Amino acid sequence: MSYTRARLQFPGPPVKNFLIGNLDQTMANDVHEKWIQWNREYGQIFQTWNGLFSRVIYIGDPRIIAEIATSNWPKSAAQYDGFKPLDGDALFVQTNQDRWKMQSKRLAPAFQPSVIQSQYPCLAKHIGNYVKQLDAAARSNSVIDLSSLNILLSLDFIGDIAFGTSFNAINQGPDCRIAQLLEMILPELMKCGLFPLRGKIPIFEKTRIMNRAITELRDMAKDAVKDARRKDLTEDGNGKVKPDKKIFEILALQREADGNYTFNSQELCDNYVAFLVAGGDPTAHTMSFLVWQVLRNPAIFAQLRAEIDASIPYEAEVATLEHVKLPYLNMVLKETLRFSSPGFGTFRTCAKDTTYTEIPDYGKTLTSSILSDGDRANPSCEDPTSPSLTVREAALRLDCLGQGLAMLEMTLTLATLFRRYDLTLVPGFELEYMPSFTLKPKNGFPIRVTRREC
Ligand code: HEM
Repeated sequence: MSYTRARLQFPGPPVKNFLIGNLDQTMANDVHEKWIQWNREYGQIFQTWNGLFSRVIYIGDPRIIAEIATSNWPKSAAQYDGFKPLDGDALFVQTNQDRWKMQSKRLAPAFQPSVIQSQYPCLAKHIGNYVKQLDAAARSNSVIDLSSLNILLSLDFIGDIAFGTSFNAINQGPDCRIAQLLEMILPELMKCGLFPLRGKIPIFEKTRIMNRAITELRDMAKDAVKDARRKDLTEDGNGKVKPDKKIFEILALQREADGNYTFNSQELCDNYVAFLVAGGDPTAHTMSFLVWQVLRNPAIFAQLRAEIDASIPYEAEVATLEHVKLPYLNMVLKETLRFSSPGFGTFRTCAKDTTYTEIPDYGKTLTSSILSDGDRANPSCEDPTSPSLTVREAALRLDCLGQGLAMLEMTLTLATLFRRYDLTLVPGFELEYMPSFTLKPKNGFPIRVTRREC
């Protein structure tokens, strides 16, 4: 009876049969394209079934998303439990509201703007290495996979600040162990998030490979915690940590008023791993998506180039913090996040009955009245006086603790990339999007780079 009522509550794709619901479609690799297609077909709210008793209701309207995010609907245990083998009890997967609030408050000091800016020297070092790879590709006129390079850069940077470990990812390339581990973990982890029973009863070989990779990764995080605590660099031992420390140290050395460490080793390990997974890939993929979009939009590219060229001297190998006050690049980044965000959603529980009387049909009204074309990237829409800004900001506001850190890495890297090189797409290449925990380029991003003349 209640199943029949729930079936009729929202539209959605037909189920294959009552037992498997829509799992044949939601577990497939092209699920991201299906989500978009269902949004177009069924509107801003639709549902799919994980068998007979469990359903997922999808919400695409930015205004409702913003309301859910700002009123902190609890994270859905059914889904986040699927991520717990990797992230333990970290903020990212925290479904207990009180613990989420407490952790959020305690982690916040390590992500303040001043702390983020103080990570610059570490980031600049890794971007310098990134530039060396691109210079070598330019000299030999060879094609380089920008998607892989962006992933390796993000791993080096996040590894450094979240683990205090040099992954040496850019130098090792495909042999980088951490990149291999994430490849084994992330696609399978997403499936376990969408269908947690898959993780709980690991009958598939892929799930068992994931579990072994998780153990290896978590062991590395445990070592990072031990190292940070062993060194205990706090000068006076009273919990006052100098702002130029890396994020992992700030957290490891943070103390409460009674002198005890704020986080126990387990919590640190959980959060370090979560930073790596939540922070590395999405930052890398956003950069790749941006370059792909921009190179296919000459007018946007020209405006972006003009802004960057006016701000960064040709001789600068890596852009500095002073160089990257770049409002247009910022808009293009936000538009990329709206158009093709690697962090494509959040799972929340609707704990009490909630009514939305007016659900706009995004596909038909919002796109035409507010955005010029919701299906086409267009940063110029982000005119600060435009009403669209609030809607777009709303869509982006999904409670990301690392947003400032990601913006720092993306802005500096992209500004450096566009200032230093001409980039040419490989003829016939089309970037395809694939959901793999985050939305990523399915087939890499081969590109040719040439050192600019001035
Ligand atoms: C462009 C890059 C990034 C994107 C698109 C992104 C996207 C997101 C999204 C959509 C969420 C909400 C996920 C959910 O509720 O399930 C989230 C949460 C989170 N992100 Fe990011 N993220 C990015 C970069 C980073 C970085 C660099 C870090 C950290 C080092 C980070 C750390 C986190 C954490 C800890 C959470 C959980 C926050 C909470 O529950 O309060 N993210 N991110």
